[in-house]
Amino acid sequence: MSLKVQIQRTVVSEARHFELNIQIQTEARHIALYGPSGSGKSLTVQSVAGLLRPDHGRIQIGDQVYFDSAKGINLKPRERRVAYLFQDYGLFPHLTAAQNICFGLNRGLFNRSVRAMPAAAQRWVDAFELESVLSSYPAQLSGGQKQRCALARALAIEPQLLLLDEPLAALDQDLRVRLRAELAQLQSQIDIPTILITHDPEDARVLAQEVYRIRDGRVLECCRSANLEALTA
Ligand SMILES: Nc1ncnc2c1ncn2[C@@H]1O[C@H](COP(=O)(O)OP(=O)(O)OP(=O)(O)O)[C@@H](O)[C@H]1O
Repeated sequence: MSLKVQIQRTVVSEARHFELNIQIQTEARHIALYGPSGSGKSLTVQSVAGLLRPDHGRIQIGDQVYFDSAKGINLKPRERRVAYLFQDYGLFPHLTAAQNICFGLNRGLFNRSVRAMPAAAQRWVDAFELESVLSSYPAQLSGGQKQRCALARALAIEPQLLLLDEPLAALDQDLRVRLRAELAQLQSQIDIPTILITHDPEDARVLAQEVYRIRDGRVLECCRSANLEALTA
């Protein structure tokens, strides 16, 4: 992916004044934003997704400009075709797996008489072997099935970029190791560029090629994920 992010944003609350000033320029397919809580990782990906408007700067993916303050360009989130996978996967508990997966498509599966799943969703149902759980509700799914469902829903909109916001943080250690390996496997299957947010060096090592260490709203360092140990030492 060719990704250029050059953004500044000041966020002010009663207690704090936080300056985000992020510069990222990369050709790597999978990158990680790695840093402690409150360092500005989420504000960065929210800006890429179009959920937060930077005060100044430019965001470009490939040849598509998402945001350019100088030229007055600010694409809406939907126009950016960015999929966002959250920590808790954000599946709707009252919808079946099938309905969750189709949620972002114009033609959902809410009408029970509509049997056929749209091809853009079916592709991921097949790839992630979800056929047998389509009529189950999230509470009836395993951790891995929930992750695959959420990923299928994110990918059904045919995004050009996938944002993974601490996708493994809520899990206990055993499940985390298993789902990290599963996510790495899925990542190799889907061939879509990803930006991963994490505070876990192992996530960054396994799921990214290039790691941006973020601290106090800035990129402190960037390295190949294989060299992350040197960077964290
Ligand atoms: N809407 C907001 N209003 C005011 N301050 C905010 C707002 N959103 C975030 N902040 C502040 O900006 C800073 C960066 O937040 P951000 O959510 O990007 O951190 P993070 O690196 O993603 O942290 P975590 O790993 O805990 O999710 C924090 O100090 C936070 O308190």
